[in-house]
Amino acid sequence: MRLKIVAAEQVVRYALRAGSACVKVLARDVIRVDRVQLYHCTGGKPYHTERSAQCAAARETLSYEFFDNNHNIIVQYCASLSIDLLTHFCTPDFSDISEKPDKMDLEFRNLTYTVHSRILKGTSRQVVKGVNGRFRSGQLVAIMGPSGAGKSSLLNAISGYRSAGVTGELLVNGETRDEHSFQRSSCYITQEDLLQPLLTVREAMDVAASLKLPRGVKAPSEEILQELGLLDHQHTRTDQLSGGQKKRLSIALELVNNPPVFFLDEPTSGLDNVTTVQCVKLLKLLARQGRTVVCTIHQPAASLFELFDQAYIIADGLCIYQGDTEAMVPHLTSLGLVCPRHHNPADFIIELTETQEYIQMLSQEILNGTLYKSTKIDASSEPPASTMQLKICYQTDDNVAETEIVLSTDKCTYMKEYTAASSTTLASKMSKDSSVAWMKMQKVETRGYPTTYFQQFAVLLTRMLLQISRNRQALWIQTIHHIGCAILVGVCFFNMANDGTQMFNHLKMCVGLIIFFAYTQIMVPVLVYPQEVKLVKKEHFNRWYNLIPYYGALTVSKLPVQVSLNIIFCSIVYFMVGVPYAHDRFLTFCLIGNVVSLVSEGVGMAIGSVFSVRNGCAIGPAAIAPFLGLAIYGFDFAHKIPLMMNIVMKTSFIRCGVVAMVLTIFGFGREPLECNDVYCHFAKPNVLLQYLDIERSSVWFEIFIMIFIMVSVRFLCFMGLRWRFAT
Ligand SMILES: Nc1ncnc2c1ncn2[C@@H]1O[C@H](COP(=O)(O)OP(=O)(O)OP(=O)(O)O)[C@@H](O)[C@H]1O
Repeated sequence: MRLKIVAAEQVVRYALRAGSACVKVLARDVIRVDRVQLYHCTGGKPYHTERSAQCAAARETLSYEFFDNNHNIIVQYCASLSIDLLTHFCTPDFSDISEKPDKMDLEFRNLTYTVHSRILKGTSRQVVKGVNGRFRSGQLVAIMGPSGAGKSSLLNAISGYRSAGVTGELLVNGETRDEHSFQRSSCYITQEDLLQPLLTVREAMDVAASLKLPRGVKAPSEEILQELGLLDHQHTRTDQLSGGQKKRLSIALELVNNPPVFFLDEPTSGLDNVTTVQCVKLLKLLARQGRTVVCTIHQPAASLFELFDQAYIIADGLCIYQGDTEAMVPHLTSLGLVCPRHHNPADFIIELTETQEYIQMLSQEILNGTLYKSTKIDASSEPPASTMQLKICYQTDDNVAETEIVLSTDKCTYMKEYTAASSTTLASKMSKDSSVAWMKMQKVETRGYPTTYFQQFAVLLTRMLLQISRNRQALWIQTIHHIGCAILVGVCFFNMANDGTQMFNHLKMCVGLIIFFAYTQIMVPVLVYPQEVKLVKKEHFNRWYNLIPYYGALTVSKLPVQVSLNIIFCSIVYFMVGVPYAHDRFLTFCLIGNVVSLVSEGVGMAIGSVFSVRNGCAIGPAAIAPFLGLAIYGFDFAHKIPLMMNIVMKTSFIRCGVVAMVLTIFGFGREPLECNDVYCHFAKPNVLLQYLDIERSSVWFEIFIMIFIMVSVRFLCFMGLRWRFAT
């Protein structure tokens, strides 16, 4: 029974930290509650007349209201308490965990972040300068400062989102943190709402749950959506949500595996005032449920500023204030910097940062974040005299237990707004087994992923195929593009493939076909992939999946559409230009088209994975140009091309494609071409091959080289992604 007492204490401690003295007791194993008494801490005089539990019918949720001596209700609402704690409390086999409250207090010491100039080589700048600080669980922390002060840089450094250029000590619960397990326990929500397009809210939640939770653990997706006000929109597509809804969905997706630490970069940017307040209240609720919630925010309104528990102000890379939000004005006043009445304290301190001397002075006063200015009662410290004592006496199957809990009522009314708004909890709605498993999730200290690589591959592949199939517009455009271009090529070279007088047209056609495959496939990833990389970076950082299964799924998912369209294109061209039909020739013709298309897509993805759309647009065509130059070089003096140049030309997959295409059309035991002239020098296919000096080449060798190039560029793309995600 000791477990239940511990849990009850936790529940009340939680309520206390939430600023509320109300207690909701979930006590499934309790048969009846005998007494609930509230005492003044000093003197032990009963504060409230004894109140027996009205809900003696034990297995219900019990809730209490506390009255003062005049029978005025001093606590009207029962709080929506920590999901974690309630789950512990109503789950006896969770004893090992309930003894150790789940909290992640973050600390950083002498943290610096240095950026290196890309233009002036060798020059670097410290944007975060040896700052210190601590963020406690259950607290909503605002990192504030003027524009360019280093807020995002600091958040990125603390969260681990950026590691290059970061030095200093990062601790969790007083111990140096292991980055892998920390990433498993934390999540980072970017300023930009990066959501998978073409999925509904519910589908996005299901995908997140399949990736982030191990088999057998059911995510409380419906409850999370309800809690975040998204249940009514669960069948709406993510790209059709409003800004505030997108933000809430970003949070909901990360809540799926219940991480104890949330980092958010400017979660209120782009939101109107009402939505901003809703968003911050939601974050506060998350913090009240025992999480550490840290976000950067631009100058908030006074009413919004008050909602934060802790302010961490940074200016010019230095910490100029760290502490409770309401302790900030008294602290500044004590330094002779009096905030005018009715002036927004958040504006006031930002205005102070316009003067360099103030920055230096304030930073020295707070020892660059080493000190913490506080006004609140610490729930874990000795209770001051003004606090009260609560006694709950209850009976279980085999025992009578009593627990005494110290609590403070000083913030009761302040929190009503939040607690009343969410009187239901996720845990209370979940089945016992799944809630136990779900809660255990975050306790598992693991460096790995909750799912196997194969599961990740399967889930990601399903998601990608679903998205491709829903992107009807893109499918139509690609289909029309392939069929249209095929007909155009077919009309230009109609029935020429069997004409012995058209040698140059044969060559032009082969070059044209290969260029079609190359350009079509290279530009799409260059334009589309950079945006996807940002989204993948966020999901990968939040440890949804490993890069290997993602990359595998990405490669495989594109094949069905790409291969089908290439085959349609090849079929139309093949028959319109009049190449004599033979099974092996036709299949090889289609194979070459597909291989060139896959190599080009790999080149496009390698560019898109590293460069922005703007740079990629310049680099994409520029990257193809040398391959193209090498492809058409020397057709009319093939025998005179030096050996070295021939070797260099082999690096051009376009050249390999053209050679393979010529060998396919004019090889495979091709009969002599028709000749409607007096003399057709190239009527015999072998003469053309000899003229081009490729009669000894093999189609399969050319295809092998192209496959080698394809594997190389795809490996480069993979390394590019790894590099992007590691910096
Ligand atoms: N990768 C980088 N390369 C060069 N300079 C950088 C880099 N990242 C940040 N900086 C510089 O560091 C400073 C702080 O940037 P940061 O984005 O952290 O500021 P911020 O306080 O979040 O600003 P804002 O509120 O305007 O978003 C800025 O001057 C910025 O130009």
